[in-house]
Amino acid sequence: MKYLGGKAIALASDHAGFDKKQVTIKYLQEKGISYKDFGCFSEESCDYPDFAHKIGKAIDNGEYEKGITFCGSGQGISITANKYQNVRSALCWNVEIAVLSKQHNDANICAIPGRFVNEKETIDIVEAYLSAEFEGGRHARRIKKIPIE
Ligand SMILES: O=C(CO)[C@H](O)[C@H](O)[C@H](O)COP(=O)(O)O
Repeated sequence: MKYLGGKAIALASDHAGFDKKQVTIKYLQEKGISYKDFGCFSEESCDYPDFAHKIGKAIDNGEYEKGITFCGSGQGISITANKYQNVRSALCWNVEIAVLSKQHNDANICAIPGRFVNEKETIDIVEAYLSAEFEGGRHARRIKKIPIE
Protein backbone atom coordinates (compact mmCIF):
# COMPACT_ATOMS: atom_id res chain seq x y z
CA MET A 1 0.00 0.00 0.00
CA LYS A 2 1.79 3.12 -1.22
CA TYR A 3 -0.76 5.75 -0.21
CA LEU A 4 0.72 6.99 3.05
CA GLY A 5 0.64 10.75 2.74
CA GLY A 6 -1.53 13.39 1.18
CA LYS A 7 -4.90 14.63 2.17
CA ALA A 8 -7.69 12.58 3.66
CA ILE A 9 -9.73 10.45 1.28
CA ALA A 10 -13.21 11.81 0.57
CA LEU A 11 -16.04 9.27 0.60
CA ALA A 12 -19.68 9.41 -0.44
CA SER A 13 -22.47 7.00 -1.24
CA ASP A 14 -26.19 6.59 -1.51
CA HIS A 15 -28.12 3.82 0.27
CA ALA A 16 -27.21 1.27 -2.41
CA GLY A 17 -23.50 1.82 -1.89
CA PHE A 18 -23.59 2.32 1.87
CA ASP A 19 -22.49 -1.21 2.82
CA LYS A 20 -19.42 -1.16 0.55
CA LYS A 21 -18.54 2.30 1.85
CA GLN A 22 -18.59 0.86 5.38
CA VAL A 23 -16.28 -1.95 4.26
CA THR A 24 -13.97 0.70 2.80
CA ILE A 25 -14.05 2.78 5.98
CA LYS A 26 -13.02 -0.26 8.02
CA TYR A 27 -10.15 -0.87 5.59
CA LEU A 28 -8.97 2.77 5.72
CA GLN A 29 -9.10 2.73 9.51
CA GLU A 30 -7.02 -0.45 9.64
CA LYS A 31 -4.45 1.13 7.32
CA GLY A 32 -4.38 4.39 9.26
CA ILE A 33 -5.58 6.39 6.27
CA SER A 34 -7.72 9.39 7.21
CA TYR A 35 -11.01 10.01 5.47
CA LYS A 36 -14.01 12.31 5.38
CA ASP A 37 -17.44 10.74 4.88
CA PHE A 38 -19.81 13.10 3.07
CA GLY A 39 -22.75 10.69 3.61
CA CYS A 40 -25.18 9.06 3.37
CA PHE A 41 -25.15 7.60 6.86
CA SER A 42 -27.61 4.69 6.67
CA GLU A 43 -29.23 2.27 4.23
CA GLU A 44 -32.43 4.31 4.20
CA SER A 45 -33.35 5.17 0.62
CA CYS A 46 -31.90 8.51 -0.48
CA ASP A 47 -30.84 10.37 -3.63
CA TYR A 48 -27.26 9.99 -4.89
CA PRO A 49 -27.00 13.59 -6.26
CA ASP A 50 -27.27 14.98 -2.73
CA PHE A 51 -23.99 13.30 -1.78
CA ALA A 52 -22.32 13.46 -5.19
CA HIS A 53 -22.58 17.25 -5.12
CA LYS A 54 -20.98 17.40 -1.68
CA ILE A 55 -17.96 15.32 -2.67
CA GLY A 56 -17.84 16.87 -6.14
CA LYS A 57 -17.53 20.36 -4.68
CA ALA A 58 -14.87 19.25 -2.20
CA ILE A 59 -12.73 17.70 -4.96
CA ASP A 60 -13.41 20.54 -7.36
CA ASN A 61 -12.19 23.21 -4.94
CA GLY A 62 -9.11 21.21 -3.94
CA GLU A 63 -10.15 20.54 -0.37
CA TYR A 64 -9.65 16.83 -1.10
CA GLU A 65 -7.38 15.23 -3.72
CA LYS A 66 -8.97 11.80 -4.02
CA GLY A 67 -12.47 10.50 -3.51
CA ILE A 68 -14.16 7.13 -3.54
CA THR A 69 -17.88 6.95 -4.20
CA PHE A 70 -20.47 4.19 -4.17
CA CYS A 71 -23.98 3.75 -5.49
CA GLY A 72 -25.79 0.71 -6.85
CA SER A 73 -24.30 0.75 -10.33
CA GLY A 74 -21.73 3.46 -9.69
CA GLN A 75 -23.23 5.46 -12.53
CA GLY A 76 -25.48 8.07 -10.92
CA ILE A 77 -22.99 9.25 -8.33
CA SER A 78 -20.24 9.39 -10.99
CA ILE A 79 -22.34 11.21 -13.58
CA THR A 80 -23.25 13.86 -11.02
CA ALA A 81 -19.72 14.38 -9.68
CA ASN A 82 -18.44 14.78 -13.23
CA LYS A 83 -20.53 17.95 -13.60
CA TYR A 84 -17.74 19.74 -11.72
CA GLN A 85 -15.00 21.16 -13.91
CA ASN A 86 -12.05 19.74 -11.99
CA VAL A 87 -13.58 16.35 -11.24
CA ARG A 88 -12.57 13.25 -13.17
CA SER A 89 -14.74 10.50 -11.77
CA ALA A 90 -14.16 7.04 -13.23
CA LEU A 91 -16.43 4.02 -12.88
CA CYS A 92 -14.16 1.31 -11.49
CA TRP A 93 -15.61 -2.19 -11.45
CA ASN A 94 -12.35 -4.14 -11.29
CA VAL A 95 -8.70 -3.72 -10.34
CA GLU A 96 -7.40 -3.21 -13.87
CA ILE A 97 -9.87 -0.41 -14.59
CA ALA A 98 -9.11 1.22 -11.23
CA VAL A 99 -5.36 1.25 -11.96
CA LEU A 100 -5.88 2.61 -15.49
CA SER A 101 -8.25 5.29 -14.20
CA LYS A 102 -5.35 6.74 -12.23
CA GLN A 103 -2.44 5.91 -14.59
CA HIS A 104 -4.09 7.25 -17.76
CA ASN A 105 -6.93 9.51 -16.61
CA ASP A 106 -5.64 10.81 -13.28
CA ALA A 107 -9.12 10.09 -11.93
CA ASN A 108 -9.70 12.01 -8.74
CA ILE A 109 -12.81 10.01 -7.90
CA CYS A 110 -13.07 6.23 -8.07
CA ALA A 111 -16.76 5.31 -8.41
CA ILE A 112 -17.57 1.77 -7.31
CA PRO A 113 -20.76 -0.14 -8.26
CA GLY A 114 -21.73 -1.39 -4.81
CA ARG A 115 -24.37 -3.85 -6.00
CA PHE A 116 -22.01 -5.52 -8.47
CA VAL A 117 -18.88 -6.12 -6.41
CA ASN A 118 -18.34 -8.17 -3.28
CA GLU A 119 -16.41 -7.03 -0.21
CA LYS A 120 -13.06 -8.43 -1.38
CA GLU A 121 -13.45 -6.90 -4.82
CA THR A 122 -14.30 -3.58 -3.19
CA ILE A 123 -11.11 -3.54 -1.14
CA ASP A 124 -9.02 -4.74 -4.07
CA ILE A 125 -10.36 -1.87 -6.20
CA VAL A 126 -9.83 0.70 -3.42
CA GLU A 127 -6.27 -0.46 -2.80
CA ALA A 128 -5.45 -0.52 -6.51
CA TYR A 129 -6.84 2.97 -7.04
CA LEU A 130 -5.04 4.48 -4.05
CA SER A 131 -1.74 2.81 -4.96
CA ALA A 132 -1.68 3.69 -8.65
CA GLU A 133 0.15 6.75 -9.96
CA PHE A 134 -0.60 9.02 -12.88
CA GLU A 135 1.82 8.40 -15.75
CA GLY A 136 1.70 11.92 -17.21
CA GLY A 137 3.20 12.39 -20.71
CA ARG A 138 0.66 11.86 -23.48
CA HIS A 139 -2.03 11.32 -20.87
CA ALA A 140 -1.42 14.77 -19.38
CA ARG A 141 -1.85 16.30 -22.84
CA ARG A 142 -5.20 14.53 -23.23
CA ILE A 143 -6.46 15.47 -19.80
CA LYS A 144 -5.78 19.13 -20.56
CA LYS A 145 -8.17 18.80 -23.52
CA ILE A 146 -11.10 17.47 -21.45
CA PRO A 147 -12.59 20.77 -20.12
CA ILE A 148 -14.99 22.66 -22.39
CA GLU A 149 -13.25 25.87 -23.40
O1 LIG B 1 -27.64 5.89 -9.88
C1 LIG B 1 -27.78 4.71 -9.83
C2 LIG B 1 -28.14 4.01 -11.06
O2 LIG B 1 -27.57 4.70 -12.13
C3 LIG B 1 -27.54 3.96 -8.61
O3 LIG B 1 -27.23 2.64 -8.87
C4 LIG B 1 -28.58 4.07 -7.53
O4 LIG B 1 -27.92 3.57 -6.41
C5 LIG B 1 -29.83 3.26 -7.79
O5 LIG B 1 -30.55 3.84 -8.86
C6 LIG B 1 -30.70 3.16 -6.54
O6 LIG B 1 -31.83 2.35 -6.84
P1 LIG B 1 -32.99 2.06 -5.80
O7 LIG B 1 -33.92 1.16 -6.55
O8 LIG B 1 -33.61 3.38 -5.45
O9 LIG B 1 -32.39 1.41 -4.60
